[in-house]
Amino acid sequence: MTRITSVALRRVLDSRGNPTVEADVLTESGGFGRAAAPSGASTGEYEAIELPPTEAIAAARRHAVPRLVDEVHAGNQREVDATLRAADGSENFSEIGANSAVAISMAAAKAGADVLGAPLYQHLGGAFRGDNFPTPLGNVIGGGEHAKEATNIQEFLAAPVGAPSVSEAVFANAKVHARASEILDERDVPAAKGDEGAWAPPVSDADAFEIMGEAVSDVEDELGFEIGFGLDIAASEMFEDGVYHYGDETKTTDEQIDYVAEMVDEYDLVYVEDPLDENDYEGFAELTERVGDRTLICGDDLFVTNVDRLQDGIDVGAANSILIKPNQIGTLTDAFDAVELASRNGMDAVISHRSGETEDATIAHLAVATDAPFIKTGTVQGERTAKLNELIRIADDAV
Ligand SMILES: O=C(O)[C@@H](CO)OP(=O)(O)O
Ligand SMILES: [Mg+2]
Repeated sequence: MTRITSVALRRVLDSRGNPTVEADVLTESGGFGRAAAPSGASTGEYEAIELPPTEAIAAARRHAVPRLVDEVHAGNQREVDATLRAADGSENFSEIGANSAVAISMAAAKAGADVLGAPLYQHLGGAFRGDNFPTPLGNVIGGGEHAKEATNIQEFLAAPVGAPSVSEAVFANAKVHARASEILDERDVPAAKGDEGAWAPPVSDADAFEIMGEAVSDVEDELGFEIGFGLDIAASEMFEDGVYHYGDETKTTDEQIDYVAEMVDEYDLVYVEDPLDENDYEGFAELTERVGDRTLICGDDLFVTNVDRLQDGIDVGAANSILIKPNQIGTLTDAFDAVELASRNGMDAVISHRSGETEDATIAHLAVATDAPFIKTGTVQGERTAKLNELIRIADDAV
């Protein structure tokens, strides 16, 4: 029933206006799935390879499509993804591109769900999923690689940990985003938006901490449930010549660890992603040892959704949380395996968007399917709200 009868690939626009790969998968009984690859700006050194879309599409048509059509069942996700890996033949999808691979992997999953008449999260996660929802981490203020002339820290993220429902959590983050804009106005700070729709004001990181703290506590008072905040420091982007660069100032690794630990306590941070360079397992372990009992230390560029790198991290206690980005590794199977290895080891998975996105909402289903405690997918802006609104629909049994 779910035998694949065609795979079509095309270039479409992403939210930065760059081309990306979209895949359509059809099955013999008429099942249909469509998905598009996202794209990062602050990419990790160990991510699977994103090829220029035209090349990725040509290579996937030559190597992967003939092995999938008439041969593989869209309902069997492991078989689809193993076929993509075999067709590629490299460790990191450098032949067909992780962008072609992830688009086909996600489109096949949707086609499989379509044939079964089940929501995607249920096809991927099983009958007992759909009652738990992730807390959305919403990017409110940011800079780094996502906006020029703004904060050094890439993302200041609202975290409505006390929200009674996913819908209330989503609206809380939008309120924090709006409140941050008012506070910037009161301070006469003009603010454009960065790639993910966060405010990108020309303020210091210290000011951004203050503004975030105020915005979050105002909205917390208004709504009556706990809202914290967290960071994606994206520290690999700051690390050069053995030190972390904050504009004209630098911090050694020890100073960086002290600084992050101080911020965790001063602002009760609930989440800190990539506080140190992507090669510094030891620094991650030291910080996790110091503050891991009261906050999440999350590896994004550190782990790149890769089970081998995650296992290395588990062996040394490098983090207590992992960011999951399907395009960082190339298939849904790999992403699932990373979530499972993490949760077997008591780590929290955070399913994540990329800074370059499309309307594709697969990650909302992935978060529910894997029972992930968090999802990071922006606060406002169409390509972000596509995922947030899908979460609301899943909770409302409307998918
Ligand atoms: O660093 C990150 O976590 C992401 C998403 O917020 O950014 P990018 O997609 O640019 O890697
Ligand atoms: Mg990150």
